[in-house]
Amino acid sequence: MDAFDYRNGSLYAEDVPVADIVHTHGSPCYIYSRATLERHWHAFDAALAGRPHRVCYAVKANSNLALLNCLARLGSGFDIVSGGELARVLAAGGDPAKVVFSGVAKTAAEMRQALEAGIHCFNVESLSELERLAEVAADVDIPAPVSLRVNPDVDAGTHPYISTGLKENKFGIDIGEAEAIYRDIAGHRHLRVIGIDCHIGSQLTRTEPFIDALRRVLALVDRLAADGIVLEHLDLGGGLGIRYRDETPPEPAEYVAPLLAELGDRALEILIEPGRAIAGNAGILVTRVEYLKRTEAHNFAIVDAGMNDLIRPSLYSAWQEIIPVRPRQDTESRCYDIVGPVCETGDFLGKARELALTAGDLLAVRSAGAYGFTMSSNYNSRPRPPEIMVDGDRIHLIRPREAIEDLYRGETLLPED
Ligand SMILES: Cc1ncc(COP(=O)(O)O)c(C=O)c1O
Ligand SMILES: N[C@@H](CCCC[NH3+])C(=O)O
Repeated sequence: MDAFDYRNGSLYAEDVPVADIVHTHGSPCYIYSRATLERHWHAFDAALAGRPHRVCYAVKANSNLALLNCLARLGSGFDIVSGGELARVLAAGGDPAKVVFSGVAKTAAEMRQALEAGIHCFNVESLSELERLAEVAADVDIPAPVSLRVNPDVDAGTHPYISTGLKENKFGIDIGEAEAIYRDIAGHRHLRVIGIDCHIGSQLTRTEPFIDALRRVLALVDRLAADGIVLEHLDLGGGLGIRYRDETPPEPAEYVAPLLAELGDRALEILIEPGRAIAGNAGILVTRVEYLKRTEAHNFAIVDAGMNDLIRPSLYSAWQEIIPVRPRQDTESRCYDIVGPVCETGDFLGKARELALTAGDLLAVRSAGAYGFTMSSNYNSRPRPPEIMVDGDRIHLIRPREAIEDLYRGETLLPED
């Protein structure tokens, strides 16, 4: 069941023709399917049913308040990486007690904000961060719940820019050093050790690296338990991949089952932090062909969305499917590079795509619900597109298109000489 499918030759988002949404809200625009988002969340929740667990959606994947609110209503927890993301979760009605705070560079102000909000725990990524957290906790007189994010030195087998669990990456505490740190901080006045965390990368399409990492983490958990340091939870991080093209990532249940088998009867609450697997295929980016341009080397379809709207193709050479909103039979198909308006040669959404196009046609870039809008920018002074959530036959504008004045809001001219 795909929420973005053709009916009578026209692309729909759930029960709404995509062309109708563009007619009202213009192009480019992001469109999300509420049913898909919720189905994906439930798939993770159901896979862990029967064990104490919490699905902590990774806010960075898509942080729109309406989307966070849909998940909060399902009882979701949240994985955040900044004070800004915490503020979003709270504004969306999320429960701070279900929030885990990851990230290598938490500031003292962010720590204070999170302690005062009453988050579930900090995923601490270095010894120096731990020292700062203890100081801030003492200062506000709130003991800080701590889970060490360990770096297990496992190759996630994904794009090097989104692999996080190798020794050479900046993330986490070397798993070989974690045991001594746990011993040092057990019984600390201002730190309350409650868990352990591990996130090895994003867009993983095989379960083996997850299992590899878990085995190393469990060996540490068992050694700590033997020393009387009993942890309450184990956070497996996020990272489960999705199908962009022909990848065959495991379904949430297939990903979770071998992990639960490794866990056996250890009495640990399981946390997971999926982002992409919940939001990625719940969204599309719709864009209009402005011009067709033929050069000696290429056929270009120049569209009205660029790398500032969706940077994944430019940043990671990521491949995302591009389909026509109304496929046409009246024009020959050609091999096009789909490029944006931004003044960068690297500004493309897709290369060498076989499409039958005419200027004015609408295209949909699939799998754009995660790391799409959240990574967008105003580069080239381009207002960011609106975000729309479809729910059955209802269309909700959940973020309007930015206005030109939004581009320089807060900027000032120098005083007259
Ligand atoms: C700590 C942490 N948790 C969760 C995620 C979510 O990852 P994904 O969107 O691949 O599930 C990320 C991003 O890779 C992350 O850095
Ligand atoms: N932004 C990346 C994923 C990074 C995950 C964040 N740790 C992507 O679009 O694939």
